[in-house]
Amino acid sequence: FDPLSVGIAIGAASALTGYLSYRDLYCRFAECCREEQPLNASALKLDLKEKLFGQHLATEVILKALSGFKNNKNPKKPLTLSLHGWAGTGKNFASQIVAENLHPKGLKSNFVHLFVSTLHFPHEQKIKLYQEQLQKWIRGNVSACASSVFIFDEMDKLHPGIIDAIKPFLDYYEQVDGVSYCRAIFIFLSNAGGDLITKTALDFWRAGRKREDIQLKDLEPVLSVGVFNNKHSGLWRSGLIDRNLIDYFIPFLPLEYRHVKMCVRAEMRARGAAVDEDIVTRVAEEMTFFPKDEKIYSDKGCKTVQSRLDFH
Ligand SMILES: Nc1ncnc2c1ncn2[C@@H]1O[C@H](COP(=O)(O)OP(=O)(O)OP(=O)(O)O)[C@@H](O)[C@H]1O
Repeated sequence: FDPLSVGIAIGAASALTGYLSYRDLYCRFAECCREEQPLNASALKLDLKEKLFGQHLATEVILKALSGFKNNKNPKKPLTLSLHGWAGTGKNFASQIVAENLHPKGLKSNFVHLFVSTLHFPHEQKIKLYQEQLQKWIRGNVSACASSVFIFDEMDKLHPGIIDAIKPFLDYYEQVDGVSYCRAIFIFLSNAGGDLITKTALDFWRAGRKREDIQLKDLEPVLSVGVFNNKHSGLWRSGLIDRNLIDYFIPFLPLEYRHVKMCVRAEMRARGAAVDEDIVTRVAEEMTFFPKDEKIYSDKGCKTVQSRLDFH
């Protein structure tokens, strides 16, 4: 065979197999938005179970919410998740796992967008401008990729007016100005409600009950009311709650000493080092725990584990 005829044969074959194989080839080199791509629920489950420590409720709800949403061929609204809990309990980390399971490049994907209140919306007097920019940004990105993911961190520091600007996108509309938002995913992260979650966890602990026995029904009602009435939740009277636009409130429990140790081990493995139990114990013991008498929960969760490990 001469090279020319081989070339023609490949060309003809790809023309016959059609557009898909060209697209597949293209998507090997460039990032593609695969709107209809089903979620690999077992991969997500494995990721959450292996990497996210001490969060049985969050794992369960995230899994249920995403599988249900991605299996629905015709969602009537975008998926909205509101993640709540104490600092360093894994809200950003869980969102990152979710993002990676939806778009392999995760937070680096062109289809995943992270907004941090204090960074992107710092000035109260510029709310009108932020509202317009945000609407434009979301509209543009959802037009380019319907399954875009938007993560709003530090919701408790966000001016409520900003979230009002995106309310129409989160509602049950088939289209808004010719764009459908029904396949998009919005994730809100906040410390609001962290005290209520901790109180419930502590009540269980004091009653001698297992942490794993805490159920969503023990937390969800307190949380949605607590967040709604909390001026600093970012969702305060935003209408998202009373119009039922938040699909799931996801509680993150405060982390215990044993979870901090798990974080230290994970971090050591991630650095390619062998796990040294002496160092694990030393790092965990450097963290501070509350309440004052019982000292059960780490006040920074696993947040400072990485930097503390640098000193050992
Ligand atoms: N439950 C957890 N399981 C495993 N690792 C965790 C967990 N919580 C926190 N970590 C580790 O600690 C780091 C910081 O946590 P993360 O940023 O997710 O906390 P957060 O809940 O978003 O805190 P904040 O409310 O202060 O933003 C993560 O990158 C991760 O390495």
